[in-house]
Amino acid sequence: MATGRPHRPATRSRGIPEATVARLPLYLRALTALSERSVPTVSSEELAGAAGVNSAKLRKDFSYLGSYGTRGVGYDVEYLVYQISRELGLTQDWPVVIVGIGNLGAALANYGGFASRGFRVVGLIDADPELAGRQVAGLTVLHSDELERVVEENGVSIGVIATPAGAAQQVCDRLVAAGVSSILNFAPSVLAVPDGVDVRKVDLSIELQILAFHEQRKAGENAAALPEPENGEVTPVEPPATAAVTRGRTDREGQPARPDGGPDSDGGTDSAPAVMPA
Ligand SMILES: NC(=O)c1ccc[n+]([C@@H]2O[C@H](COP(=O)([O-])OP(=O)(O)OC[C@H]3O[C@@H](n4cnc5c(N)ncnc54)[C@H](O)[C@@H]3O)[C@@H](O)[C@H]2O)c1
Repeated sequence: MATGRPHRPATRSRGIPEATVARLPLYLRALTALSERSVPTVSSEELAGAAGVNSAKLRKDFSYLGSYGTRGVGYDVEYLVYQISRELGLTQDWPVVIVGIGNLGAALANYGGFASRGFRVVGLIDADPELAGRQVAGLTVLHSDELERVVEENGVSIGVIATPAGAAQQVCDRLVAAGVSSILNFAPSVLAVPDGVDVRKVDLSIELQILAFHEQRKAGENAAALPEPENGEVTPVEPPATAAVTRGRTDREGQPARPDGGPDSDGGTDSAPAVMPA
């Protein structure tokens, strides 16, 4: 994302907590919307509301960036966009390859939100020879044999895996051997990677399980609020169908659903990014 300010290296050495890092994209999304409306400043309360985060937590998060806002004025929107972008490493372009161009991989390739955030898809790779040569999102799908070449020629450090679970580890190993050091894994499998390689996992079924948890709780609260029948009998409340998630997991790797909703290690319940550490 070009912000027109000089690039300084990200300052991970300041030790920003992972939970804060996980919220930075939420702030950035809200700030970008304000910036697009040419809003010059924003209060912590307004921004917290727009990002779906509690405002005390937001102020603490921004203190890690060295950003304290101005009393009575708030935060400078453009400068915060720049600061967060810099912290997230978005002031530079990141070439990305997507491996597995089926339903999901093709949808990801077609998602315009990557490019606008500095993630340029430079390669679409699939093992199916029938797919090789097809155009998806303006790119030609390449056969898996080309994976190493594409990674090396484009200096790719981020790989997205959208293959079936059974192929994910092998794809991951090849990406890593070719030089990729960050993997976004959509396949329902746990990936083993060497030190220095980061893996993030996206699992929408876990997000649904968290929603099911809240639905179940809401149903329980509503039932508790019902007036008792006059004869004093209490009508048993059937759990909603979604309660089945507590008995059987659809997530093959057995990651439990987290009612806290995400990678927030400080106990927050706000915004649950659909992405988690592997
Ligand atoms: N995380 C989520 O929320 C989420 C949501 C939907 C799907 N998924 C997962 O994403 C993956 C893809 O789902 P889909 O619906 O797109 O499946 P799909 O069958 O439509 O596509 C998979 C593609 O991977 C290719 N492929 C298989 N082995 C490969 C290999 N070794 N190298 C390169 N390409 C290979 C296949 O040829 C196919 O084109 C599955 O693992 C699915 O479970 C995850």
